[in-house]
Amino acid sequence: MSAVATTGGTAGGVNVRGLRRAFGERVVIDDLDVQVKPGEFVCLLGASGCGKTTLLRVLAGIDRADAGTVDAPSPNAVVFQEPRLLPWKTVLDNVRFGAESGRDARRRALEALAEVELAGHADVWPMTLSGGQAQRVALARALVREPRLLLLDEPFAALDALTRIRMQELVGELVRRHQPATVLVTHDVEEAVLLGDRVLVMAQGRIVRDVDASAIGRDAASAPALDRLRRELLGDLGVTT
Ligand SMILES: Nc1ncnc2c1ncn2[C@@H]1O[C@H](COP(=O)(O)OP(=O)(O)OP(=O)(O)O)[C@@H](O)[C@H]1O
Repeated sequence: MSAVATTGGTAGGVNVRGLRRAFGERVVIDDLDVQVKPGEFVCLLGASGCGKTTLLRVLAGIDRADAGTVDAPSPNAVVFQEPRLLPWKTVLDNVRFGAESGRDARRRALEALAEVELAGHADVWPMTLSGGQAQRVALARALVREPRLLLLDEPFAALDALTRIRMQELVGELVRRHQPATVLVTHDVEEAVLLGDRVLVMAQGRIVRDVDASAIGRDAASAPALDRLRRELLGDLGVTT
């Protein structure tokens, strides 16, 4: 078994080598390698239960590696499928909760709220928000940390179709502006192809496909190339079209 090393605070991107994570007899991640460059947006696809969330948790430092090396920049921020807001705190205080305390905390929280187009909602209670608004607050709470690594675990899965499209655009824009290394876990091939500079497929505890999608445009002329990629990825996931 190789030495386990989890380091934070590196200037670079994510560098994972030989990662192993098991729960009892069940080996979920087995000799997995993955790299994500600073500013790169990587989407991670894989069948349910293949270990995507486990990988994200290890990258976030919430879960440990049993073997291998995990080099991940800090600070990191995680956005989950549910917004996980504290109901007894206002929207602004929920966002501030993500930040280091300090004189600038309030100003930075207000800026983050403005970035997710919720500047007018600073003083309201989370229970008065729609699902999409609540998820934007969760995004603001992540942004206020100025993460060098942004980890998104199916953040749009619970949203209606229209809200989902708007959120995808917003996240794409925010990542382009702030340039964290970003890993988005999704079940949605369409979403992965739309947002990812790279699309990874995870199976049998490893990354079994690593596709560079950055050269493919998202305009009408690129539709055939995008469709080919979509079909290939669906094939990897065992879906025939
Ligand atoms: N803390 C834990 N204790 C025991 N087993 C766990 C634990 N966390 C995850 N597992 C198991 O590890 C496997 C991978 O889980 P994980 O949540 O990483 O998969 P996933 O690919 O994110 O799935 P989904 O797409 O359904 O969210 C599952 O079999 C799960 O039951």
